[in-house]
Amino acid sequence: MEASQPVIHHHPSKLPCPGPELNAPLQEWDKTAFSPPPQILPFVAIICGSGLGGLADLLENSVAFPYKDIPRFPQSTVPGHAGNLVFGELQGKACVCMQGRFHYYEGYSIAMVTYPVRVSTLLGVETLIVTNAAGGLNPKFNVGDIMLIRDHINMPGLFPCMSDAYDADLGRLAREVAEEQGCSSFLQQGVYCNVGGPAFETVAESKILLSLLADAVGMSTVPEVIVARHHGLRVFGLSLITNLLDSEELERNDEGRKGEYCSCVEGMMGRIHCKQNDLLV
Ligand SMILES: O=P(O)(O)O[C@H]1O[C@H](CO)[C@@H](O)[C@H]1O
Ligand SMILES: Nc1nc2[nH]cnc2c(=O)[nH]1
Repeated sequence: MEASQPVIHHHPSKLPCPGPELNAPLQEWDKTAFSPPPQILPFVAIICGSGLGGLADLLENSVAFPYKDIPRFPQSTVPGHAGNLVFGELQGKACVCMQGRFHYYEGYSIAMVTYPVRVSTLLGVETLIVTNAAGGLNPKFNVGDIMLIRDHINMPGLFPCMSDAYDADLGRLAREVAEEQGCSSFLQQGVYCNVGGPAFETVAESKILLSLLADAVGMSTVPEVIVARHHGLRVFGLSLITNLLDSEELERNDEGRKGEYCSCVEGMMGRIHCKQNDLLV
């Protein structure tokens, strides 16, 4: 190895622990105050982005817990985030779906934004699927495209090592599923940039982000991914491009291809197996 090459750590379990403030809420988690249905042991958690919570309606044998009934859980304040933790089965696979996520711009600390990810690890989750609504920066993108998140840019900071945050096998699987479902023509792949929000970018800001090689921009996802990787979860992410940032006039379409996005996640669930078994590819 050349002296100038960075040292890359590949084992999340060996990465440094987050600060005590990040651990605090989890230590307070009262396991007796909230019990998921015993017959559903989720090994996948899905975080639904803005307007994308309809996915939870596809779960079978589902049981929903409003966030307001879960002790110490943050509350959803943003439109398009219903605020339910839904347990159920998708394609026969046990999962837990967050119908609503938390954002830093809502006033939550990053510890609280990522709290549900760490709670999900207590429930036995080993794979995290993150989804979001994002603005397209890449000039080849169209509104309604679905972007497979290949990497991210996290403006606020970096830790632990994120060189392999998004699971390559799950990415391959997603492309196969998209091909089978006739979605390849609008499946993009790219880098998601997390900004603080809540305002969308100015034209000048969009140009800066594009020059940093970001393909899409949003106000979420990355903190959840960092915490999930810190816990050793596999991560897979999709962005639904709801608008483009290539002109001063913002054209927004939140409906986009929600149906296709749900089918892609469903298709993925059909092919993901828990750790004892290998991925079916
Ligand atoms: O990232 P999700 O939760 O999908 O939400 C996205 O949509 C909201 C903007 O409409 C922002 O919060 C942005 O981050
Ligand atoms: N920051 C940001 N978040 C978004 N979420 C959906 N679209 C956008 C966007 O254009 N910019």
